[in-house]
Amino acid sequence: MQTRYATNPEQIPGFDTAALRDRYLVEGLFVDDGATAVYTHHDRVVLVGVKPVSGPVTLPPYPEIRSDYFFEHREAGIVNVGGSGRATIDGESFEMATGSCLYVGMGAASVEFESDAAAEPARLYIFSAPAHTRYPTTLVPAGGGIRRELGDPLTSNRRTLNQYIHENGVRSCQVVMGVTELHPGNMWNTLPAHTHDRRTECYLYFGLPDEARVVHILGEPTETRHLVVANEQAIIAPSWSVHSGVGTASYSFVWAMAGENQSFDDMDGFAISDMR
Ligand SMILES: O=C(O)C(=O)C[C@H](O)C(=O)CO
Ligand SMILES: [Zn+2]
Repeated sequence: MQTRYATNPEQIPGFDTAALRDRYLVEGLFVDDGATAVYTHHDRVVLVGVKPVSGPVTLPPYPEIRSDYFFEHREAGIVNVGGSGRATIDGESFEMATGSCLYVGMGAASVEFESDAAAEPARLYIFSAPAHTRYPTTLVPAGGGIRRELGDPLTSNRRTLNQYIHENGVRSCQVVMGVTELHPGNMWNTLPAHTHDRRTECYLYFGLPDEARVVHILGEPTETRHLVVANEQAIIAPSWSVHSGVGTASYSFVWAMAGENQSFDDMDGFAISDMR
């Protein structure tokens, strides 16, 4: 597991492109038959990418979280951005079709993932945060949560936002998770851009053609920087950072948050004309 310590907005002007990428961009999450993990000290979120190809992959008890098993004092939301597969949690099997979201509650001792077909492997994106109690492990089919239609094709940001794990749906201690799909020909996500000083948020971009990129905006609204992001790479947005972007093709992204509260609409928006 890679560890990344928390950063401060005052550091941003001193970071060059490589330093920004080292701190906020997560690359190489999906390795054949691997479980690749990054621990950020921002709200103690752990991101894991699992790609079972030749057989099942078990989620290991990483030493950095000092527990006998991964979910001893954690919970997670998991979205499958690859081919169909399944998660087996303490012997119970959950079929994970492409785009489905599984909430795994604290206490799950044995967690294993498998693909239906090696030729089209599942790619399980896991967003985990510390938990204080156990909520039931629950599967949500793709498109099965609350749907919000946002944006306008005239401003190239028409998108469908699906809320899967949230305070009025599948319950959790901290994790709030969903998937936003840009409609064909729409390139901008999350306008107006916002911060939520009470939560860290991570985006995993997916469904982006190999040769396309998302230019992702981060930093305080009046001191922004950008990162050029490829398919199936993730961004860590600390509580003080905006998170918005424009693609050279349309795409989807898994968004997930943890921190002080779970109120989706607790966000401070910024008009693009006020951003720098
Ligand atoms: O399309 C959007 O707008 C989003 O997906 C916004 C994210 O859900 C988000 O940043 C929530 O805080
Ligand atoms: Zn946000």
